Amino acid sequence: MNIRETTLSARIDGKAFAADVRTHVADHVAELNSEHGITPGLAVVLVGEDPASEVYVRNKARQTRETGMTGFEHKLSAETSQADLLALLARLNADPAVHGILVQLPLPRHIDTEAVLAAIDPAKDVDGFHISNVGLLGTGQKALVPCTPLGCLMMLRDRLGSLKGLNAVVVGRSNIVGRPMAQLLLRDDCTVTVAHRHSRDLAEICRGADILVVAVGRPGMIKGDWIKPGATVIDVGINRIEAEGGKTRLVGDVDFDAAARVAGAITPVPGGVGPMTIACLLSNTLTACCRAHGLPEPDGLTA
Ligand SMILES: Nc1nc(=O)c2c([nH]1)NC[C@@H]1CN(c3ccc(C(=O)N[C@@H](CCC(=O)O)C(=O)O)cc3)C=[N+]21
Repeated sequence: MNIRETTLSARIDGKAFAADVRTHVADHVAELNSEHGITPGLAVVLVGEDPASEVYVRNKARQTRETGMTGFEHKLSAETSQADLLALLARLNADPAVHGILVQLPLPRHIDTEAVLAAIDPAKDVDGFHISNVGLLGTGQKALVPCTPLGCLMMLRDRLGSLKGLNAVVVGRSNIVGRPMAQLLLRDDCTVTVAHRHSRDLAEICRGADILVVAVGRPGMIKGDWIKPGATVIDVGINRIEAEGGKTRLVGDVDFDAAARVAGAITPVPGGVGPMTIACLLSNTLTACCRAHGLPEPDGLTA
């Protein structure tokens, strides 16, 4: 097999995977609707006018409608007070048509992010950022799980079947990716190492990984010779860098071309973890809706 073929067979198509998840979600939504007259609803709250955030919010809203759910968009000015934001969250918490609430991060500096996340009803917390969901996940109980690590887990399970006994290395310890990812891998019986900016011998730690998940936000930081032959590599980084002709392009935290020659499987950027994150937001909304109504949850969409 030549290098090109090896590279292609190693590529995990997150875009196609996400489309499958959305189809599965849409089927279940249609069933909920016809059998119980219920339509899952997702409220997305955006504070301020960050252009990149607006693109994500627009994509989320479109995909929400495409899967048959109701999308509620709340765009607030960058000067919105914390009190006004909390008042909106109280209304959304009380609204029976809203099953999922997402407050786009980061928030403007004058707003206390922890207070805002704590104000979301944990049962509607489809980002899984409320400390109640964090605690449930950390103690192996039923929770709403953060979308990005959930998407990574789905792709790993699909690729590897059982993860039991595998050495998993998570690079990055953020609340939104690294930490919950480590919890999920532990729950699937991996031996988990969490590495971060102070870790010594990072290359050597990575070389021991059967599963390597990288979420640090540093373009191309993980080199090809840090990858164990045959390893499964999940690149969570989305970095916009300067390209030729004054343009920009997206790259991950892993040197993709070099790593793909060594890895058994690897997610590209774009087209890997990103699309799965949005698909999992929709599946979490469906999960929250089923739980709210005491109905069975769809298979394969939860951790
Ligand atoms: N409360 C909250 N929850 C989030 O989940 C959340 C957030 N805040 N704030 C911003 C980040 C970012 N995020 C992305 C989701 C999908 C893509 C995605 O689909 N990316 C495409 C490329 C898109 C492009 O071309 O720009 C890809 O990787 O293929 C990217 C980024 C969710 N976030």
